[in-house]
Amino acid sequence: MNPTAYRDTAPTNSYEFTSGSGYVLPEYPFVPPPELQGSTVVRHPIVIVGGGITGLTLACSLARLGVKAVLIDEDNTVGVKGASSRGICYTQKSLEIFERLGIFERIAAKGTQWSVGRTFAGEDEVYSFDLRQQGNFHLSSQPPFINIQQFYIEAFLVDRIRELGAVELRWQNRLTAFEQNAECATLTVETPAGSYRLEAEHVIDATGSHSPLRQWLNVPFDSRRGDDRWCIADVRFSTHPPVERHTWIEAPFNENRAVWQHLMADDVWRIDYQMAPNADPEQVSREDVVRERLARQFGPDVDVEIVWVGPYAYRSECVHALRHGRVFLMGDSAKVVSPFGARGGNTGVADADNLAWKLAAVLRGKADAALLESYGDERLEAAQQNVCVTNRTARFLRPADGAERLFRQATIGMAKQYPFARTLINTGRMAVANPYSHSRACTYAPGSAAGQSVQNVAFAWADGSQGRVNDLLDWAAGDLLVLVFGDLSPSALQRLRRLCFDAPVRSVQVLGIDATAQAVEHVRDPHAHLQGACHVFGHAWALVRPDGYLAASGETVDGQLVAAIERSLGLRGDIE
Ligand SMILES: O=C(O)CCc1cccc(O)c1
Repeated sequence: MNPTAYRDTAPTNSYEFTSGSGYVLPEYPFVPPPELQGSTVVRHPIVIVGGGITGLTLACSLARLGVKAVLIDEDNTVGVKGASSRGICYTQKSLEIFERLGIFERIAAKGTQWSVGRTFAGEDEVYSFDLRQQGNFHLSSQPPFINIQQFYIEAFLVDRIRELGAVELRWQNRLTAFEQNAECATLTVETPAGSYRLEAEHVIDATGSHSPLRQWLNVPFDSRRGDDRWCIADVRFSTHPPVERHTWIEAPFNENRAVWQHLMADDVWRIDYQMAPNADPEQVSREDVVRERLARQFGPDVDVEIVWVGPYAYRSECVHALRHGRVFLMGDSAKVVSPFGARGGNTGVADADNLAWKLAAVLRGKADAALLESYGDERLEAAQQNVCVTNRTARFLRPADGAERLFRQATIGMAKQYPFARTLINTGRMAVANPYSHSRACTYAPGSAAGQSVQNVAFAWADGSQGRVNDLLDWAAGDLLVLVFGDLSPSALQRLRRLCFDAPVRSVQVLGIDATAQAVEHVRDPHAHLQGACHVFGHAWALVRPDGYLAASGETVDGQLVAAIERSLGLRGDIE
């Protein structure tokens, strides 16, 4: 163990060193890129830099839409060699995205589903939730959460990209220099077989929290760092704690500091222990110290195998803009958050899903290049929300002396007795699909839920078999989807046909169980789940985007629908 390395990396989310047997990661071969053979510099429509969960999700989304791209990654594996898994909890929205990409079944087979969370202060349970009993979580085909080590998802994405084609994955290709002008971006890349240059129309920075692109481009950002220190123990037990998210604000077995406990794949438990401020990383991660802590928590006879153990610290960061010329920042390149609430990796997945369909539509000539600006409107808002929410949690877990600490003590005291105080207990607000409240690509008419996510709920196809929102998005193949609920007049039907002919739009009539269909393409919504997912009531239309977000909704098939479609394709800049 090297404490200097820790000090260098302490204010990051990185889990930098390890004891225990660690994780075995897949390795991918280095294939000399064609550019090394010839002297001509090839121009690619999209170059993705970074093969973490965000870059690979984007690559897979593009591959699914048949859009050519090159992804370069400096390593020859997924995950981070010698480190723990970073992300561990995947939200329903991320799982819905992974279902569209064709890897959900693999994730579900490997990972662990959970929906119950409990928070303790000392011996008392002071807060709990069951997501299956909350809101509409139970209506999606995907569960509220699956826990799985991040590198498994990354490896499934690599396999899927290889199945789909279109995107070239270049391992051991490290970006060493970058420049851009009005014509294109030029990237210099180092490989074990030498250096080469390639040109790109669009560059995606998915390199993470140490982004070199961000430094070269001098990207302004806000940053906060504290003295809170944690130690991760990824362990395997012979006896099992309950498969629930357990958090302690004050754990008697951890000197009244916080503890986190989650089950992941392979029967491995992630247990995070809050340490004394500025604790010595070497001491807190020593195997005997970790074992002693585990024995205090689970009893002296606990039989555990240590898979990985290491200290970490975190900072929060958020850039001011997601686009810098031809470069789009995604995932941890755009913002860095503490892990509480699982808002890091899940945001990166949503960033990728947001940008993929827009790039595809622009490159296929189906949308105006201005649509790409809406990526910043939407995903910067999401990044800022996530930074704000996680900072609040971080302050609850490590309050400043004075009013903050007093507030926390009062909250804990009251929560033990009074239910109303329990919602003030903040050990992480679990990640959700962030809503977009001021995007130039959404139409915010009164009463419309534009900018909200549409859940992957079930409906019945015309033949009675069951379908899902993701099936409709698949069928739309990257085009916009207009769902029209209820009867259609002959003139409305005519207008819809015309729209589908003239614009990258597919439309479906959605009917109750017995109603007569006017459109050939129709489905049935016997329990009004589809209607609920689109946030509309009665006779209405809903304009759903390829990323499963509602772009607009309205009542009659008229000029407003046409205008909303234009706005969703970047053809109108004004925000309504
Ligand atoms: O349960 C959560 O809040 C997200 C998962 C998490 C939280 C804190 C540390 C960590 O390693 C995972």
